[in-house]
Amino acid sequence: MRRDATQALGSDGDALLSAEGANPVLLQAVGIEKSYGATRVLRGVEFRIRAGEIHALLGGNGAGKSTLIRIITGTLSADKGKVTGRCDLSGGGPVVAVVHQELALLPELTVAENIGIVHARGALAGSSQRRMRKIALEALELIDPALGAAIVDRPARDLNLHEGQIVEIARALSTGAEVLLLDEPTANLTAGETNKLFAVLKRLSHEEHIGIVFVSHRMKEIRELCDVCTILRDGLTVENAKPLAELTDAGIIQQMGQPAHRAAGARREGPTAADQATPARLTAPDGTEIELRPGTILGLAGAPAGPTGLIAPLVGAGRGTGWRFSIDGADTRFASPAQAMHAGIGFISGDRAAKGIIARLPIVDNVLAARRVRERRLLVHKTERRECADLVSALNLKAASIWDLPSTLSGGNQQKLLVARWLGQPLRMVILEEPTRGVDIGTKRDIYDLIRRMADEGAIVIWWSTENVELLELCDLIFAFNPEGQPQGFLRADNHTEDGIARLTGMAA
Ligand SMILES: Nc1ncnc2c1ncn2[C@@H]1O[C@H](COP(=O)(O)OP(=O)(O)OP(=O)(O)O)[C@@H](O)[C@H]1O
Repeated sequence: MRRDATQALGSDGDALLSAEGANPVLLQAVGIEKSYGATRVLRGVEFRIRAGEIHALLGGNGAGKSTLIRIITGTLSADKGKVTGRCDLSGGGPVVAVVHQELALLPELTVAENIGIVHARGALAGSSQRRMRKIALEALELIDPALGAAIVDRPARDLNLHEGQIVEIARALSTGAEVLLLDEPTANLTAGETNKLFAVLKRLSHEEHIGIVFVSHRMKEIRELCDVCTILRDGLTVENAKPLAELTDAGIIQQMGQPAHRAAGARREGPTAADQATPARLTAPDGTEIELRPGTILGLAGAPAGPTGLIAPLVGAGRGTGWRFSIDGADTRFASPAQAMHAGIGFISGDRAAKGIIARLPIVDNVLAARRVRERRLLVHKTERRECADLVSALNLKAASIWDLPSTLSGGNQQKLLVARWLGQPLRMVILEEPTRGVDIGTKRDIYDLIRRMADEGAIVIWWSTENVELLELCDLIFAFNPEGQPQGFLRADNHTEDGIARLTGMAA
């Protein structure tokens, strides 16, 4: 299955041959245009990917990256323009495969079946099973032979996220894909898993000459992994396959149309009235106590098992995790999310689909949901419409109308909507679960400012993030968990580095 870069010629002959010395072009999009009603989403985008290249596709929220990917993979048709590739895409050769953040594996099927099913002929008879297993092992061998042998017979539901992604990549390779599109693949990975994924991607590009398109808002990762970048801005290509070494971070951010870097808001100096208030107390299953004064930003570091055990009871979404807490000196338990909300606990999750967006209601109802629950109101008042429009513009949320459904928003703009929901609310505590997932660089800084503002107004902020740099930048304290979810205590001052967090959380490579 080994690939040879020189074989990657276009079906239209020399048209896709490379300039001298460069690897050949595997796929090219020219003059792509797409509109939804009056909204022009893509306005003549250019994009191309060469064999053996790791190519960052960059742009602010709503710039058009996902729309372009859907057109390239054929799930959406362009109004104008052309996508050409090594095979005739309309002829159906699956040369391009996408690996999404949300995995598309069938949990009850084995890894062999998940990979082999796309090749299966008829029912899953014994001979088919053997054939699927062989195909799966061959594909997994291209990535990580030891891991392949270990997981090939396991059901997909037993895999961790990194293993699941490897299976998706293997499935793509088994179909002959030569271009892999990865849409924010590291959003749910730990630092160690991210390192492993990057090693796989580098090997696939260097040794198998796969062309890899990497969509991310994490500058550090883009620099670490990618060779070139294309930047979209308002549906136009403003940098086309430019070597990353020729662009500074500030230059990239400027091309994306984002405001220049601002330092996080200054921390409060000296005691305030809030400091005299009774602190909230969180008690871990092992008896570890965390005391939090109003205005404190507590970071939670570690794989999901630990932080979610603390977050679920705090937001009224689960008990029995062994955590106990007291607010205002009294033991507190929430029977439902509504009860937590009435007690002044706000919750912003990066898992938009499962824990935030109300898909069937328009943007306006989504933004005002927390107020309605607190105030037991149902209808949209005239003043609310204005309030919603103000919140939307304060966060620079890109929406055609507040009456549209959230599904018409790009991923990052859906995330802003969840933040808007809590702005200006009297909050005692704000629980943040990866709140900047999928959010572009400029908006991340806006969200950081809002978090600091909520803390300065007296809210306790509890914030889980797998992006260690953001915890280091904003948190007063960082509490760590190991991969099994057991508390490891606070990070000491000398551990207040990315490496320190990675070591304590067992998430180092
Ligand atoms: N079905 C639709 N109806 C109306 N507008 C849409 C629809 N789908 C996408 N859009 C608009 O197209 C624009 C581009 O969206 P797209 O998802 O491609 O952006 P993106 O660059 O991937 O953003 P993000 O980084 O936030 O994921 C957005 O402003 C979005 O609101």
